[in-house]
Amino acid sequence: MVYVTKIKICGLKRAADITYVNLLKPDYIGFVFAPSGRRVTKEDAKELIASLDKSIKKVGVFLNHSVEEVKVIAKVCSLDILQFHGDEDMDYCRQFQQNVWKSFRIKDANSFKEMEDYQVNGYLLDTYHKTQYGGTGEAFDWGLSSHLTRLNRDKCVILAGGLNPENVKEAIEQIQPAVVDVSSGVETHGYKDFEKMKKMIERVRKV
Ligand SMILES: O=C(O)c1ccccc1NCC(=O)[C@H](O)[C@H](O)COP(=O)(O)O
Repeated sequence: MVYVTKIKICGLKRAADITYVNLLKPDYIGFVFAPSGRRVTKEDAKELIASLDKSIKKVGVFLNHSVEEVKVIAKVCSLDILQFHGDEDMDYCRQFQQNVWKSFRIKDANSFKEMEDYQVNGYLLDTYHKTQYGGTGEAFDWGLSSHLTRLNRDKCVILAGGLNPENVKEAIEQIQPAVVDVSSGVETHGYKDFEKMKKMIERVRKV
């Protein structure tokens, strides 16, 4: 089976991370502006982006920010895609020029229903966690994707949550997402790991 799954590596924060992605060329990278150990300021992100390969698309990760705040960060950092991880509703999502990916935290079959209220460019499925809104390093039950197929056949799905080089092939075969999104699974001691990122990208592109 041939898939054309794209890959996003999220949570870049060091100059070394930019050097790595410039060599490995994932399709997307993410900067986290939400509260997190991976959080960067707009000034940090702007500086990192200055040396980023132009072929790589820049995603900003937000969590219940004000519309104005998102607009300022998107402009300063020339973001291509805005990824919303909180309680942002459709009225909020339609206020931006950039493409929007909305995150849905998957817990059970009912978790997919919320997707019907949105018309966005991407539907990001991430793992439900009591206290964390993303970057958990935990996968949800991919068996639940049968509900996704039934309800949302034509949507652009971004699969996130606990992906790593060892499980990504199975995840792609089971869910066939447009994009896979990884953070914890390509880190060692909280920092992006070149070898893990390389392995991840090789696995995704060889499925
Ligand atoms: O990465 C974070 O720390 C984070 C914090 C708050 C909201 C979103 C966050 N990350 C969003 C992402 O796009 C991650 O790549 C995605 O949640 C997957 O993370 P992981 O399970 O660690 O691969």
